[in-house]
Amino acid sequence: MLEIKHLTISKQQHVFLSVESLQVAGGSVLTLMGPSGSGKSTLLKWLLGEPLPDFQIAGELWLNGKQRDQLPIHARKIGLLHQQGDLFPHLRVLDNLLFALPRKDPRRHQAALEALEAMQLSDKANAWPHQLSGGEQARVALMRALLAQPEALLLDEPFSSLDTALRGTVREWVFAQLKQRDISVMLVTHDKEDAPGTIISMKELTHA
Ligand SMILES: Nc1ncnc2c1ncn2[C@@H]1O[C@H](COP(=O)(O)OP(=O)(O)OP(=O)(O)O)[C@@H](O)[C@H]1O
Repeated sequence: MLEIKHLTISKQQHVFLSVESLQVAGGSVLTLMGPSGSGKSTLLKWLLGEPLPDFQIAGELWLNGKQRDQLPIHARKIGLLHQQGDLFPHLRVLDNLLFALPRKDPRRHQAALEALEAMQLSDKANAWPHQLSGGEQARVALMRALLAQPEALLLDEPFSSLDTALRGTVREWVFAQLKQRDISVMLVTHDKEDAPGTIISMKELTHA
């Protein structure tokens, strides 16, 4: 369960975004929708733990019973997935996956190969990202995010670069993977069709 409590984000002493209480259960998806500039990225950055020096922030972030808002980015166990451009272009597919796994883990190579097998992409281990189709890139990017074993995942327009035919298939696959692992998901999208569960309009949270 991901929980935001008593969050206010202010800009120049003016409250810009506030969330009294918001919960996302493990395995479910909460979708944020709103126009450009309504604060979606700002909220995702705060959840991730990225610095927001131009804002004043108060509030708590809890994940699976532990408070995380004071933890540094790498200790929060929150992953981010955006458009397919996510993969490192200068690393082959297998190396992209290895990047998510701790160097000390003696099973990391095996784990990356198993992930490729689960995605039916074993034959692409040595391919460069640009040699994959959009759907294949999206699957590798998700798998890389999952190998880092996040407890929550933020999806920022993750399907927007896929064509309509592929989009539905990849979307179903992604949400099934996340549900299976009990991960709390926050999704930002401009397309209602992408949203599998509850939708929150940024209008309810912002006071611009
Ligand atoms: N570093 C910053 N310093 C000051 N203001 C900022 C900063 N970053 C964003 N803002 C402002 O905060 C508001 C929210 O921006 P944000 O990027 O969160 O919107 P968004 O909903 O993600 O928009 P988009 O859909 O275009 O990505 C905007 O008014 C923006 O101009």
